[in-house]
Amino acid sequence: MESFTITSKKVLTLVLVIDKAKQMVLLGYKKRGFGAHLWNGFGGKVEPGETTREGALRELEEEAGITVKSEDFKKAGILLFQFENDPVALETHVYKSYEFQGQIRECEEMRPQWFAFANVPYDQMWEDDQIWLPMLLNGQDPFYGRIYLKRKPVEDIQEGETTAAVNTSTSTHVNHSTTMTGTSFTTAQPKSGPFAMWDYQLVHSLQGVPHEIALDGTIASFEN
Ligand SMILES: Nc1ncnc2c1[nH]c(=O)n2[C@H]1C[C@H](O)[C@@H](COP(=O)(O)OP(=O)(O)OP(=O)(O)O)O1
Repeated sequence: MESFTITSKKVLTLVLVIDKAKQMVLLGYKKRGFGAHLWNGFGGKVEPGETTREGALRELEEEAGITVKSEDFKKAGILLFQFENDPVALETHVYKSYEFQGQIRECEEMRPQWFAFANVPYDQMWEDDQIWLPMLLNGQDPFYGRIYLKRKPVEDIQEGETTAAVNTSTSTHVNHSTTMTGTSFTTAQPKSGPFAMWDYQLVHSLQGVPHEIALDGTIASFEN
C-alpha cells in the first residue's frame, strides 16, 4: 500500500542554462551525493536566510562556475518530489536562463557538459526529467509538478545506484537507504537512479509563477 502523505518539506533549487541559438542545454554529471551518477541541472539545498533565487544562483556558481544576471534568471516552476513512506517532500524551485557569464568549469561534485535538445541523456537522469524538462526546453513554463517516487526493488537496482542512495548524509532520504545497507556495489554506471517514478501530475503553461506549495500538494501562493 503506497503512502505519500507529507508533513514537512525541504526547499531545493534546480537550474537549467540553455543556449537557445544552438538548441543546447547545460547539464552536470553528479559525481557524489544524492542523485550521484545522474545528469541533472545544477542546484541543491537553500541555506538559512537565502531566497530560492539566491540559493539557485549560488549553487550554479559553485557547481558550474558561472553566473547569471538577475534579469536573465527566470523561475520556470516548482516540482514537489514525494517519496513513498517518507513524510518529508522536496519542494524544488526550477530556474532557467538563456544567458550566462564566466567560464564553465568542473568541480568536485559536478561535471558540466552541453547536450543538444535531441540528445539529452534521459536514460541517465532522474526518471521524471523526461516529463518536465522537454516542457521547459520548449518554453511551456511556468509549470507545477508533483512527482511520486518509489524505491526500486533491490533486483532492479543497477551497479552504482546504491551510491546515490547511501551517500545522502544530510539529506532526507537516509531512511530509504537503510534497506540497502549491506549491499555493496563498486562501479558507478547506473541508468536512472535508485528511485522509480510511480506517478506524477504536471500542469504547464500556468498563468502565474508558483511561489510555494502547501503540504496538501496544492499551490499555496504565486509570485508577485
Ligand atoms: N527526482 C528528481 N528529479 C530531478 N532533480 C531532482 C530530483 N530529486 C532531486 O533532489 N533533484 C535535484 C534537486 C537538487 O538540484 C538536487 C539535489 O540537491 P543536493 O545535491 O542534495 O543538494 P546540495 O545542497 O548540493 O547537497 P550537498 O551535497 O551540499 O549536501 O537534485
